[in-house]
Amino acid sequence: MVEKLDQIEEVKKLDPKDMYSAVYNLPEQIEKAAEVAYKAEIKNISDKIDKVLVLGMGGSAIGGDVLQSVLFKEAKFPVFVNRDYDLPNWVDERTLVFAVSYSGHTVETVNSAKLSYSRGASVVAVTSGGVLKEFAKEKNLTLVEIPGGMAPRAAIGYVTIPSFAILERLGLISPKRKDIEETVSYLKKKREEFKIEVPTEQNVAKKVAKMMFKHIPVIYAVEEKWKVAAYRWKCQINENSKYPAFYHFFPELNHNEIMAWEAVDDVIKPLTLIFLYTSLEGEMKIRVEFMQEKISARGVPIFLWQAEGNNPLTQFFSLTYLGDFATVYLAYLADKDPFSIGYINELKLRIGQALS
Ligand SMILES: O=P(O)(O)OC[C@H]1O[C@H](O)[C@H](O)[C@@H](O)[C@@H]1O
Repeated sequence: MVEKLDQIEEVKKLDPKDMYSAVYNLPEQIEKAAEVAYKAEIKNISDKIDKVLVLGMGGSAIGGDVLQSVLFKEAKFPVFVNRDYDLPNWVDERTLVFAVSYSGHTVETVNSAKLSYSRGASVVAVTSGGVLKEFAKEKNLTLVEIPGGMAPRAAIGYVTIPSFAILERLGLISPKRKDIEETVSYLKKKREEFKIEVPTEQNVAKKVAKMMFKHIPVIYAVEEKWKVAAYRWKCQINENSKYPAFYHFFPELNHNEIMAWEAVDDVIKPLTLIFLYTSLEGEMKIRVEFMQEKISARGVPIFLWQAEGNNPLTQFFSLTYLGDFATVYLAYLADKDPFSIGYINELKLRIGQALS
């Protein structure tokens, strides 16, 4: 029997806006993001920065989480992410703020960017246009203008890479060009394994999609630092595949969520579990093996995915690129368009109408 995902022409009809190509072309997107960000004119940034705040929502905010995780072992300053209309009280003239909105129209981000500016913070806008671009121009702010026309979640390279490049150019972090190049070559290699032309038998992305199909995926990151990768998987499953999904991270989940796996069979049965890890050593190895033993005894399908790469940026993308492909394939299996976001648009419309 021919696998549904191997009937390429048929399943791609479910993807008229071509989310698949956006995923496939991520390496080129990262190259372009770096080109734009290393060239952007730096303006009006204080030389007394002592903390960094990333403003954004959804797919754009995840870029902030990536910055925080990747700089975990490096930055001498705190990196925070804010997903709100409002700002924490500590934002001041020593704060470097990245206002990231792919479209430039997201109200929460635009509002908190304006508030940051009024507090005297140094604001860098990362956007393809919209109100945020206008604001940056009006106030003569540093603007990293990224190409538009994609779904923000597919623009993960555009919304992630600029903050690294700007921090490097300000002398606040070490050079990142080599890490970016390593990431690009990793992704170029992996897409040849995950692409739609590779049949299910040899294609781990299609196999993971099949494992998630008609199940509820739970994604565990084996380190708090990598919860961003588990969250990215969850959001991609939600938005691309129109599926529920949940995530958590070690070691915290061993202090609470572990108990949920003692639930009755009817509750456990629909679940499927994915572990994302960089290495398994010492106490963490015991924790993960314990969970695997208990959960597989309940009949839950389990999949483990290990990061590759010699730097944290490549590690992040190596943990999530598989998920980007697998969630598009899950959409095809579920007969959903991976691009469409019906309820999100309906809600935005309702809020707009209520406020007009
Ligand atoms: O990046 P922005 O244009 O600000 O959009 C932020 C978010 O808006 C919407 O809700 C989209 O569905 C999300 O995928 C997106 O990430």
